[in-house]
Amino acid sequence: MNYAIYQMDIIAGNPSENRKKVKEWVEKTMTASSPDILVLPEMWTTGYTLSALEELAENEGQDTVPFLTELAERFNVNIIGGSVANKKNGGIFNSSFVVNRMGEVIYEYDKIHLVPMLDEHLYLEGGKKKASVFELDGIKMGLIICYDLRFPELSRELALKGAEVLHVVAEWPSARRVHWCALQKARAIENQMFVVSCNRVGCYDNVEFAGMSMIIDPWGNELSIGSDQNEETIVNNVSLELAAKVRKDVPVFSSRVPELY
Ligand SMILES: NC(=O)CCC(=O)C(=O)O
Repeated sequence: MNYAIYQMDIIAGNPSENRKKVKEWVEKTMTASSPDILVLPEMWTTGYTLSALEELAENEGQDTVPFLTELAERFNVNIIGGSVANKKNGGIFNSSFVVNRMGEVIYEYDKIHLVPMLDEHLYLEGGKKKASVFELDGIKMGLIICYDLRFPELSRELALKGAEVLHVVAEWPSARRVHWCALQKARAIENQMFVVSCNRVGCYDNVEFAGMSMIIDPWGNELSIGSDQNEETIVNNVSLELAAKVRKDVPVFSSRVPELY
């Protein structure tokens, strides 16, 4: 399973320019190589322009869904569509869409844990739906959004539901870079699954973002890591047999005693 991750610098408050950037990146990436899955960052259409989201957020994915499904079908590629500000049910949600090679939306997720350090809870609604796993090319996977990474129960639940790859789409600030790196590695090791993350770079409103998008294997090795500053594409192959081998060698899941904790 070949990945290409877009560690993107987002243009604040400008969905059409960001869509143009993503379209050009997909066209370039799919011409240069043939990845199976593309990954975008959190809130990639607007950035964290929270006070402008009443105006900038889209309605029920009406801009992002046709945009992503057209690209997925045209290039026969799966897309983990980062997340976007999305109006529905009378609120604004931080929503992610996953699209398969046929151009079908196969999973939607609304970020459950809103990040107080960026005031997200003052402007957005937290997701109310239970997170679940989805399948791309026959592989079970999960998806969380940025601050969700701090809640190990969520990733564990996805692992228990069969996920072998966990995607983390993010706008994680440089100020907490140490946590970004350590928590991803912890989630990979404790759940014995691949962690594939896409974080943005650049600055908005005096916040600098950490980049360092990663692919970590179920043993905790970093297979690829982006720089902490530059817009770039991170690529690597994820070979799923390793998750099964690590789960056999260190049988954490069969050693659990959940009734005692
Ligand atoms: N966009 C986010 O959720 C940022 C999370 C963060 O800054 C942190 O957990 O620290």
